[in-house]
Amino acid sequence: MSPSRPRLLPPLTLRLHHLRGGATWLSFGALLSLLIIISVLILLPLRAQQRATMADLRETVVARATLIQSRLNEVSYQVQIQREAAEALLEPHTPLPPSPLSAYLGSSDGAPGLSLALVPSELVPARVGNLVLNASAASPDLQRETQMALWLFPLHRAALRTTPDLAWVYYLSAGPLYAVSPWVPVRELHDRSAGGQPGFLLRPNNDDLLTRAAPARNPGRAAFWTQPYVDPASQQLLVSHGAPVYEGRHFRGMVGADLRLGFLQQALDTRHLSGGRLLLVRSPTASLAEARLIAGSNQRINPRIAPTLAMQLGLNAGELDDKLAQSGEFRHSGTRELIAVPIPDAGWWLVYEVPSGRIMLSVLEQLQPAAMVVAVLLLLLVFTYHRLHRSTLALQRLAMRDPLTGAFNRRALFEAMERERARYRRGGHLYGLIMADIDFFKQVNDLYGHAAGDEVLRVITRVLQTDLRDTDLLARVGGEEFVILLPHSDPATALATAERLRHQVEQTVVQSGDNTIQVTISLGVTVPAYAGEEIDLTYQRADVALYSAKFSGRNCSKCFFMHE
Ligand SMILES: Nc1nc2c(ncn2[C@@H]2O[C@H](COP(=O)(O)OP(=O)(O)OP(=O)(O)O)[C@@H](O)[C@H]2O)c(=O)[nH]1
Repeated sequence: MSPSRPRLLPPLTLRLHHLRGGATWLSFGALLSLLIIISVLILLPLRAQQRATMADLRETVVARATLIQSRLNEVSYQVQIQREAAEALLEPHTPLPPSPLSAYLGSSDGAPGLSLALVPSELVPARVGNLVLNASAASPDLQRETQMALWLFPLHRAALRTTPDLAWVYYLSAGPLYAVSPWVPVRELHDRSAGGQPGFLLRPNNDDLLTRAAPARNPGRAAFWTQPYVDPASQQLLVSHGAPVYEGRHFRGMVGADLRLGFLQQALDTRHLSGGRLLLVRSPTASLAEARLIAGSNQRINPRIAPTLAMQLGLNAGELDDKLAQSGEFRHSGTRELIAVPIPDAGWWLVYEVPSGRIMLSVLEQLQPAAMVVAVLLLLLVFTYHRLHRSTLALQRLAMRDPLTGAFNRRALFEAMERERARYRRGGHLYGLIMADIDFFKQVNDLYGHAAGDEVLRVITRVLQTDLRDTDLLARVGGEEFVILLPHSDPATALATAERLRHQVEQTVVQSGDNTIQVTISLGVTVPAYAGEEIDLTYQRADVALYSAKFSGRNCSKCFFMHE
């Protein structure tokens, strides 16, 4: 530096620090883009697969409901045949030939009334059903009805053979007549606890069946399903399907069939159901809120105390009803999924319940191969990002350093000065600034060559750096010019530091090839005049102080303090 050449800082250079953090923003942007790409890569297939899984499950539930419905249809069909046959046999004004079985009607073995218990044993195969007539003397009407019932037995046999899971097929008269297949000893048809008295047939819901069939309750003569009940003879769960029988306009009774609900096990099997469970419910009003449990996967239900669906699921009845009945699907706070499929004939619903987490698990299982690809991609992206980040940091570091000496450069100095200035303005501490310039450096170059000059620059940098605190910042701002930023320093400390540095350099001997070189430095010292002073002004004051040191003969430190 020449003393006759006072300098002003190029303002553009000073503003370089505004570029600070550009690389960081770039990395952040890259990371954000990666996250968005990854989210899209993961979330889109996940959502699509989740929807597909739910659609598959719904199809499975519908298939199970159809299976149940088809078994119910078989029973309806059989009952319909019975009813048509009964009404054809009872066609008014049509004579009814006596059944061959009528020859064996008589008092049964100790039980009251008439029955078929007297059929000889060699004819037992023909004795497909039992007929209980709780009257010793029959009116012509009752005799006609009895003949009709006897003629129904072959149809009973056909129904029992073709429709598995039928427990009973019967004609239940509004009068004192009951014809039921298959044949059992007549005693078993009576309620022993009631002393085998007439009218106390074992089946508990006969009265209810007749009430449902009778015109008062069923003017449309519709076939109907009852609620499930436990058969006292077999202790199995049965459900009855009945249809009224009329002779012309005169209500006679009903035909019916009882279906064992054991067949539901197959329909309620939880395989291929993603760990969910199936509940079969019956609703008297088509409202799911009132629906009661008939059967459930892995669950034995006592129909006498069957809980409501809402209770079983621990849900609010109204909420359950509205959402599930309308859409057939229900998502409860994202914790579980419900699918309900109606089985309209019997007033049943097949309800599937599964925790949402299980669906997600099976979705992940299905997406496993794709997930592996995404995971590999993810790893690659993370790896690439890591490399990019490291390169960016390395570039950032390089961009802050002077390549020859490794000291910070002008840009790094200005950023640090801005930080110190802001800190001082916020109530922090004063900072000091020292500008140092090697004296007569041109002569070093001229005498020993440029390479030796470079070596001198490197050694002096090392010497200065060694003598500074970790928090101080040494920057090379020109050919042989250095600036030292001293955070948390008052004027006296700054001046003392400058003198110490000057002394260290003075003591230093630089060996370059065969040459032994010694240099001195001149230093200008300053501190900000006030908190918030622009760094350009502080810098310029240090420059003026340095100029003064040069002017004073070099190898000395000069201060320019305007500190309040
Ligand atoms: N070897 C070497 N020389 C440099 C480098 N940068 C600048 N110089 C030289 O440093 C010298 C600076 O000379 P001047 O500005 O006249 O200052 P001076 O000779 O040190 O004199 P005063 O500062 O007035 O004591 C010039 O000869 C530049 O060529 C560098 O990176 N390496």
